[in-house]
Amino acid sequence: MKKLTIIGSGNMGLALAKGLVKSGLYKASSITLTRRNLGGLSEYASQGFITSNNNAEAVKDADIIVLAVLPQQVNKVLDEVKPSINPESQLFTSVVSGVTCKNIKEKLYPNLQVVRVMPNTAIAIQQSMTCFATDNASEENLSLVKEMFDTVGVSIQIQEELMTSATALCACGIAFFLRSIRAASQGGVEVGFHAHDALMMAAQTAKGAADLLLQLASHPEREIDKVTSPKGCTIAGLNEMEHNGFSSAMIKGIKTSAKIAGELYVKE
Ligand SMILES: NC(=O)C1=CN([C@@H]2O[C@H](COP(=O)(O)OP(=O)(O)OC[C@H]3O[C@@H](n4cnc5c(N)ncnc54)[C@H](OP(=O)(O)O)[C@@H]3O)[C@@H](O)[C@H]2O)C=CC1
Ligand SMILES: O=C(O)[C@@H]1CCC=N1
Repeated sequence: MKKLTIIGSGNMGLALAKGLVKSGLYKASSITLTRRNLGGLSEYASQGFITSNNNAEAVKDADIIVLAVLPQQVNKVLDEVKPSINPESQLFTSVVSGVTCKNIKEKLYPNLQVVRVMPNTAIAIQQSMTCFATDNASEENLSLVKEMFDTVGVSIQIQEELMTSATALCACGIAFFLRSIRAASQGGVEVGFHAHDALMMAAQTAKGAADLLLQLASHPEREIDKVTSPKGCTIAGLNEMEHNGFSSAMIKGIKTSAKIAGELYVKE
């Protein structure tokens, strides 16, 4: 079993650690989690994870390193770990938005193999849509990354220039779909359901809609046509939403997130 060190165990780092252990691919004892406030990891230490607030020490024995700090925290962390990194034997992966493989190699070593990965928080329940890209990692290391992220959802390799777009569509996308489910539930309350029932009903309906596309390899408009009876209530509601900019709002939101994702990291 490979040894993994996650530098920056916040929302994303911990979701990844939980998903990998749940999948059975990793034992908690083969994952080291770091953050500055070690107290915030005590729950994870009691579950068998190794925890540390010393990044330089934590990366020494790792086969795979996952960088999961915020973009504005990257430069300091890379300076800290550089003396402990072995570019010949270690694989460096990063989930940080807006930081390229080249940015990391420029800060660490030009021959370090780097894979940039963009998962989403559904990784904690093995349902992530994960995109990854590289400009120098070997096929063997790419297979390793694919195996790792396929156990916690679905992963695809993409061109690196599309990573900020993948961030908007898939990583930020979790929040966009959650907000639409929340909005649907609020509508459900207005038409008569208690809030907790409305939320469960909206979430299960969203899950069914997503599975219609994924399991039947169908297209949204094909499935929508099956719901919209002539002169019916669905088309009335759907058209009302479109008159108010429903599709347009989602498209504009994704474009804005993709733009901002590309501006998050500032090189030193
Ligand atoms: N949240 C998401 O859905 C997704 C996030 N990402 C990317 O993941 C990265 C992390 O995001 P997110 O998890 O949301 O952010 P969080 O703020 O939740 O996590 C960042 C973690 O890094 C730790 N940290 C900060 N500085 C250091 C340091 N010097 N050494 C060790 N740990 C440190 C922080 O803990 P402490 O302050 O205790 O050190 C914190 O727990 C970002 O780059 C983001 O772009 C990518 C995909 C999805
Ligand atoms: O909001 C953010 O910047 C991070 C990256 C993608 C999801 N969360």
